[in-house]
Order: sequence, then structure tokens, then C-alpha cells
Amino acid sequence: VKNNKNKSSKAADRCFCKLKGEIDDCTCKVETISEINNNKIYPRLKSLLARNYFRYFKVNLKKPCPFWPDDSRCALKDCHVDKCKEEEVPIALKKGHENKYSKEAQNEGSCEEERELGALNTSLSDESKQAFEDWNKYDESQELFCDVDDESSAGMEYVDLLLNPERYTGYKGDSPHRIWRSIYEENCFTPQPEIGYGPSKKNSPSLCLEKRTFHRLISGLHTSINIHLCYDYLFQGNSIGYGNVAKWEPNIQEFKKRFDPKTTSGAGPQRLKNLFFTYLVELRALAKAAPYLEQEDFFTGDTEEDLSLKEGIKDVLSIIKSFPDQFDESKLFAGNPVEAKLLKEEFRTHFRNVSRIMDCVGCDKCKLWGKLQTQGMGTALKILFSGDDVGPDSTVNAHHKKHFQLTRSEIFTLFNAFGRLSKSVHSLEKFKTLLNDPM
Ligand SMILES: Cc1cc2nc3c(=O)[nH]c(=O)nc-3n(C[C@H](O)[C@H](O)[C@H](O)COP(=O)(O)OP(=O)(O)OC[C@H]3O[C@@H](n4cnc5c(N)ncnc54)[C@H](O)[C@@H]3O)c2cc1C
Repeated sequence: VKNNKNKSSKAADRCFCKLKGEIDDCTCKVETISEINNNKIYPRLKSLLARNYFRYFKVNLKKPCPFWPDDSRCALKDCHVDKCKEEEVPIALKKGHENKYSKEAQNEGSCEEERELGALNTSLSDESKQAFEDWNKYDESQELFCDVDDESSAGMEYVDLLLNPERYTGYKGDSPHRIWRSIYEENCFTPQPEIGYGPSKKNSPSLCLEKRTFHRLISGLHTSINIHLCYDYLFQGNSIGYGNVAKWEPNIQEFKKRFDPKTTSGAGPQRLKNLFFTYLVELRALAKAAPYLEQEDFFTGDTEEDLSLKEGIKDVLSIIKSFPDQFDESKLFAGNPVEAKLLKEEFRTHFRNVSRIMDCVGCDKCKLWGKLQTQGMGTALKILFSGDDVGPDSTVNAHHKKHFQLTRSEIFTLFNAFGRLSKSVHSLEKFKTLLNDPM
């Protein structure tokens, strides 16, 4: 037991070795983020994001992949996964039953049908449908929601995020690798080697601040997605030590495989650190947009709920604003104006590509969360770099020029995307404990 414990604490030290001190290119410390997130921001966001306003995501999951022939069928249906007989599939994994995951369901069979893990639960109540119609009418009358093309396109549907948590889906192999590869190799200014952002080495010029920022942002998002799947991992019945009961639990081995320097050629700890960088950038976007958000009306069709939601949002924003070491976006695109403009355009094009690649993700649930999080990050970048005013005077006013605006969908994805990062940072505590103290 002692030996095992020693081995595991070393793994904890190795994985978390970079999670201390200042975050690259920022003055903020990892410890400060962990403390304020875990004690103040995460608990508040958790209850805020369970409210109706932040619960139903309007999204088009049927858009064709613009870059290569759609391989999603091949990725999960018949090519990689052997089909189980109907009676072998645990009831909890069948479409429409996911939310009913219960003791009764856990005692069901053990066959893995990974396609079902990634399938969406699209059930909605009649009241929700009525509420969405009211929301649309309200949005149109406010002229706040300007992204009409997407909003009105065929294929848009509401998805209940609480019924479709981001977790292990079994999506692996060529399809996600092609997505990540195309993001990093074609769109992400990846430094060589990935672990070093530092001064230039021979044949490997260091990246400028903007490109480093871009790469870290995406890497931090990737880390967050992978932490979620490690944290909410499906141990099938018959897994060693699990008998016949299937369970959703943190998977330490999976976490180690992804973040231990030993299994990642040294890159794991930096990838974990990048999560904090991404967190800091989105935190700053919320702080910057706070004056705008604080005076926004969050319409849900229920006056009491609207008011209480507004209070909840103000409460979390007050903590976000009080964060001492905010990311300083003014350092980016600050050089020669002509070069800065080109760089910003390049940044924007690459980010747009990353968000479009999400339509190529071959697992509906992963696509859902991938789209949500890239859209949220896009909103954060718009807030930080659009150059428009963000302030109390910036809301729509019929008699004045329209300045900065956020659509409902931008507000929705901004908060939800930040909520994902917040949960990832929070779950690191659990992994640290488990690695230090394996049962
Ligand atoms: C948009 C998207 C959403 C997904 N959502 C889910 C989900 O909800 N549930 C689920 O179970 N699976 C999900 N996946 C799949 C998951 O991210 C992995 O691709 C899969 O588990 C296979 O993991 P892997 O170990 O092969 O490495 P991958 O995570 O696929 O990584 C590929 C390569 O990228 C590099 N890399 C890894 N992490 C980082 C990082 N943080 N920064 C920089 N480089 C890195 C490494 O070289 C690695 O070999 C999603 C994939 C995508 C593209």
C-alpha cells in the first residue's frame, strides 16, 4: 500500500508540477484562480447555469462539415463499434433514458454501445416549447439578436444541457484526431516543441504574444474537454473491481495518461496550465462586459425568475470583477498598427475556422459542447478585441448609434463556456486528492 501511495503521489507531483505561480504571459497566479474559482465562482455558476435561461441551447447540429466528407457515421456507428443486441444495451444508455440513470439502470447489462453514449437527448416539455416561442418574440422586438442567418436556419433546435452533460462518450480514434490535428496544424500557430513557448531555439522561432495566446486558448479548451471526460467517465460493469455495475466516476488512469509528463513527452503539465490561461481570458471578458450585462434584462417569460436571475448574474459578476489580476488584453495587437491589423485578421480567420471545424465532430454530444464552447470563446474574443465600447451606455437605444451588443446566444454561450472551464478547474482538486490518496 505504501509503495502504491508513493508511486501515486509522485504522479500527482508530476501532473501538477506547473500548477503553481504565475500563468504564462500574465501576472496572475494559478493558486489565486483555484481559490476564487473553487470557493466563490464555481458554486454560484453551478446554480446559475441550471436555470432555464442558461439551460436550453439553440443549436444546429446538422450543418455539414465544410472541410471534408462527413465521417461521423463511420466514426461511431458501424465501423468502430460492434453493435450490441437490443437487450444487451444498458437501459441508461438508450436514447431517451439517459436522464433516468438510476440504480435500476446501473444493474442492467454491460455491453458498450458507444454511439448511444454520444447521442443527444432532445426531449423538451410543452412549457419549454411555449417559452421558446415567447423568447423569440421578445428577442425580435428588442432587436438584440442580430445573428438572424443562423438563428433562422433550418436544423436549429433547442437542446436541454442538463439532460446532455459533457462527459465520456467513447469518441476516439481517427475522427477526433483529425479534428484536433487540423485545429493545431492548420489553425493554431502551434509552437515547436509544444511544451516550450519560451525564447526561440534553432529552427524554431518563438511565437509572438498573439499567436502564443491563440494556441494556449485552444489548448486550454482541449484540456478542459479532456478533463470532463476523465471526471465523468463510464466504468462499464465487468470492469475490474466494478462487478456488474456500471458507474460514472473520475478515472485517474485516464487523467494520468493525458497529463503525466511521462506519458505525454513532457507536455501534460503545460496543457493543464493552459486551462488556467483560457479561464483567465474568459474571466476577463466577463469582467469587461459586466457593465453591459448588469443592465441587461434576462427574459424568461416569468417576471420573478427574470429578477432573480438578474440578481444571480450581478452576484457572480461582482466576484468576477473583484478578481485582482485580470488578463490584460491591451498588450495584444499593440504593435505597429498595420501589422496589428493584419495579425488581428489572421487571428480572427483562424478562430472562425476552428469554430467551423466543430461541424465536423463525429459525435453529437461532443459536437454540442464543442460548438457551445467555441462560440463562447468567440464571444469572449469579440468582447476583448472588437474595439467597440463596452459600458453602461452601450445597449441598444433607438435614438442613438448602436454600440456594443451581445445577442442572447452570445450571452448564453459566454456564461456556459466559462462554466465548463470553471468546472474543470474545480475538478482538478478532486484529481489531486485522488492521485495523492488512492483508495
Ligand atoms: C470538439 C471535440 C469535443 C470532444 N468532446 C468529447 C466529449 O465530450 N467526451 C468524450 O469522451 N470525448 C470527447 N472528444 C474526444 C476527446 O477530446 C479525445 O479526442 C479522445 O478522447 C481521444 O483522446 P487521445 O488520448 O487520443 O488524445 P486527443 O485528446 O484526441 O489529442 C490528440 C493529440 O493532441 C495533443 N493534445 C492533447 N491534449 C492537448 C492539449 N490540451 N493541448 C495541446 N495539445 C494536446 C496530443 O498530441 C494528442 O495526442 C471530443 C473531441 C473533440 C474534437
